[in-house]
Amino acid sequence: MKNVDKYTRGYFMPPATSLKWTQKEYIAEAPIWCSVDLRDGNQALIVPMNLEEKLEYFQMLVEIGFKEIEVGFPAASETEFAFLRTLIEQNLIPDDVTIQVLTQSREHIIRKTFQSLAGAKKAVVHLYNSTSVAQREQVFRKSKEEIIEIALTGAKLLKQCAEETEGNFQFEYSPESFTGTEIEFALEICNRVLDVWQPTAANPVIINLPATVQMSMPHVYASQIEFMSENLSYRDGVILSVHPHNDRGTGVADAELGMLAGAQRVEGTLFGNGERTGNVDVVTLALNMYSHGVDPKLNFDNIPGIIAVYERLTKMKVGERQPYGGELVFTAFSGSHQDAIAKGMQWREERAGGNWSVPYLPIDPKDIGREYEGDIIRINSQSGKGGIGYILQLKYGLDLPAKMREHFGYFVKNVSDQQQKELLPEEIHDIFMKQYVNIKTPIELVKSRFTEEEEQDFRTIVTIRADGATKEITGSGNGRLDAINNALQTHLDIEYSDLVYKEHALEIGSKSQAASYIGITASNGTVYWGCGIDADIMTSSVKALFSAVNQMLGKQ
Ligand SMILES: CC(=O)SCCNC(=O)CCNC(=O)[C@H](O)C(C)(C)COP(=O)(O)OP(=O)(O)OC[C@H]1O[C@@H](n2cnc3c(N)ncnc32)[C@H](O)[C@@H]1OP(=O)(O)O
Ligand SMILES: CC(C)C(=O)C(=O)O
Ligand SMILES: [Mg+2]
Repeated sequence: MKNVDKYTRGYFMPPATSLKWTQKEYIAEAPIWCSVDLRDGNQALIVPMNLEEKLEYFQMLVEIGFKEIEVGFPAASETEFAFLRTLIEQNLIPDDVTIQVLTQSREHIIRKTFQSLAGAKKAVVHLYNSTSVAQREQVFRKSKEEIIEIALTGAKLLKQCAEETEGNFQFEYSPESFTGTEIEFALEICNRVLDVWQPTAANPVIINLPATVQMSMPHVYASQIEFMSENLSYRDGVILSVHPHNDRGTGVADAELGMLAGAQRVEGTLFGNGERTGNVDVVTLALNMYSHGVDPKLNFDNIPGIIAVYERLTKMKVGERQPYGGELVFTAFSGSHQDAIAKGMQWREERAGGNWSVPYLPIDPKDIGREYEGDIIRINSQSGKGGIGYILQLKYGLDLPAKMREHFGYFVKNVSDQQQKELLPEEIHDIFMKQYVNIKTPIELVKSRFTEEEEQDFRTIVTIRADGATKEITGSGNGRLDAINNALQTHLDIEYSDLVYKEHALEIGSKSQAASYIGITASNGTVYWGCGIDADIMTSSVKALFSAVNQMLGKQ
């Protein structure tokens, strides 16, 4: 890239950290979650949500289980203000949910924010100002001390307004653009704000350290969080919060490592909506935890339902590859993945559960409202017998012999390859029915009768139709199928051997029917397969044999 010299690393590594977070393996406990969908998410939409849409979204967040929800920036617009007033006046905030509002450190904005909160039982008031080198120099053109002054003026005014307003208010401070701020300066400004608020363990405040713009790899952010966690004053009175964005695509890593490094709270949005590349995706964070056996304390057991509401209200799309939520994230098209999934599911069924360990599926899709059928295995030219057989079995109850699965698998993938398209389960079933089941040409089974002359000495009279003429053929053998085999081979003057046979009751769809599968090997080694489906199990076997023989006759 020709302009690489234009860039340099703009973040600040802490002078010394204990790096204790590197010794921690996983997140053992859910953090305090704060949804910022209705503020950071909303401010990034092409058309921000209207009042009704915000109310419906709020309701969804409550149902998911968020106990802290940043509902907006009430001084930003009439809609934002009206939304807050509606929540308060219509008593729509459950007692166990705390709303949060954002304000710049400017007097008229802070005062308007408190006006919007009149009558609220409790709320978090979130104050921010920018602290990075770039913002100080280019946007504010102020010295460090002057930037601290902005924060302190706001912090004092929050305290004063809270005293003047009825209600229970908690404070939050964000050194916005934290990731581009010298770490010692970030610490200093936070500690100066804390000196104003004088938090205690009983009355804690939130210090939120945003990756407003991601500037480093996640281990650097984690080291910054750890440095702040270890050096903040009033640490017992501070709830340390992270607020990662996703510019470098590592929002989730920032939040996870940030938690290992001491963060107790995470601000993020559903599916990562938010400024530019978005905020950290809370769905991914929560379900990552879930996949480790840790209860995330958020309920995502109906992801499709949540996506439908999210897409309708935000007009955003959840991408097909979005972790957990995306349409294709539990889907295998490729043969070896399908084979492993089908076998893993079978293994699980045989053992009646246990810890989830099905290959290629980090969690059970059913746990979040996804279906096995149509969701985990889809068929195209990359697919194999395992997946194709799995679909026939799962959706239609057809449990083919292994070798027949292979034969059918190649047949189906060729169809997909030639047509250059995915094949739906109905199309696969159609192909199977047309190709193998109850085949009647060139010879049609009209009926078959058996007598058992002696033990293991069966006679059969089979009525067949060929070329429009009906006739009877006879044969004998040590079983019914053997008798018919002999009748067919003698009458048609064909030879085959190595009969593969399998049968089972059909438990899906046409119940009280049986399916039989037969494979016959011609003298040149070619194997022909047939399937018979009938209410009578013997008739299903005879039909399977006729289907296989017809395949053979058709290919001669
Ligand atoms: C990283 C984040 O997501 S931060 C949140 C960002 N969200 C939003 O901005 C959405 C809502 N905002 C708005 O609707 C508007 O910006 C308002 C109503 C808050 C303010 O509007 P306005 O006063 O018209 O304009 P604007 O936001 O551009 O104000 C810029 C001024 O505020 C100052 N300013 C910006 N942020 C802050 C802050 N946090 N604290 C103190 N001053 C600030 C700027 O330096 C600038 O000062 P200047 O007038 O001396 O040049
Ligand atoms: C207001 C702050 C917390 C913010 O949204 C950010 O820095 O990204
Ligand atoms: Mg943000």
